[in-house]
Amino acid sequence: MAVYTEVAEGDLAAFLSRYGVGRLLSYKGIAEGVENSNFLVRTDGGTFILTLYEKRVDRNDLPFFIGLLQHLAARGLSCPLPVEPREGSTLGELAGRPAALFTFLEGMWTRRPSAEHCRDVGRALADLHAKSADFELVRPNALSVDGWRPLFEGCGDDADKVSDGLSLEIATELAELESRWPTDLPGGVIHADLFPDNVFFLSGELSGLIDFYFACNDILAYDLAICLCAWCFEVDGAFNVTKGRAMIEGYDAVRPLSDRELEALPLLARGASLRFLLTRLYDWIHIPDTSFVTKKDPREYLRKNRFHRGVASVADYGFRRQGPSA
Ligand SMILES: Nc1ncnc2c1ncn2[C@@H]1O[C@H](COP(=O)(O)OP(=O)(O)OP(=O)(O)O)[C@@H](O)[C@H]1O
Ligand SMILES: N[C@@H](CCO)C(=O)O
Repeated sequence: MAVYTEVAEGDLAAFLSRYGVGRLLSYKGIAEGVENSNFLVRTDGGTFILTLYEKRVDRNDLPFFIGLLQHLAARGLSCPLPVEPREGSTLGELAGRPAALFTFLEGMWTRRPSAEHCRDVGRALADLHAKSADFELVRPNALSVDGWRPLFEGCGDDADKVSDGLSLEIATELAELESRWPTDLPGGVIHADLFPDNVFFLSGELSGLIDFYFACNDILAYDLAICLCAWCFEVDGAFNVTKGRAMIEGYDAVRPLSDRELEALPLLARGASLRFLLTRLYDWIHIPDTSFVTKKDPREYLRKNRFHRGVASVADYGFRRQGPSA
């Protein structure tokens, strides 16, 4: 479980006294997530999420993350809103870690996404892109094309221990993506990790987005490519074109995709699948088996990458533009 840091009741009560949220009633660590320590906190003023930022998160990035959530929430996007203390900075310190308190979002993530869930996610992603267009802070994506080779090199010779021939397969794909990666597509703030566990649904409706700790500036359509990888494959590894179509249509209905973005989508999806293959591979090799963090299988993203390599156009994702294109 991901509670790296224990918090003493007295320290939490003192921390909460900076906010107008009433008396501490109870708190418990949340098992899900791997990056930070999260606690569910109940006070007589309501229910909140307390996040303690652990070492994988760069402290210099925290103003970007907190500012982005404030910016999006102010524009009506359903995401955790940092609670403002009565005085001082939104970002406090607790148990020796930077810490912030957030509003609690109702809902649950879905383990069995349907095409309608995918359509809703496409719409919500485009809404996020539209609403963050005037956000002023900038955070380059350290896990975009320039970041993949250092990750790969960090895996050394161990890739082939995970799967025979993996090292050569990644090297070939990486070289091709580095030479063909687009530089002229519309950019902006992307979520960069909008997987099913970061989207909540309540009574069948999308109720909120969480976990903005990979958010950064990058190609907008790359975020859609990440979602196609994360939402539209079945457990047997097959791509579901009904889900793919629904997701792209959902996105396009809110923020129309240009022909260039649509043409680039298969290449962007190759990059997205390689990104998650590499981060999972890196963790697979470097995180000890004795750690309480559950490591995710890199081979799932190798299979997804192979699928995207065989895609000729967005029609293979089920999408056909109806009427005039953007
Ligand atoms: N604002 C919120 N409202 C309700 N639940 C939340 C909220 N924020 C976080 N959670 C809960 O805490 C869990 C972990 O949060 P989150 O995914 O942000 O952690 P993380 O350590 O950054 O995770 P990851 O490994 O996915 O990057 C979520 O799965 C969810 O159950
Ligand atoms: N969504 C990532 C984990 C980081 O949140 C993955 O599935 O590899």
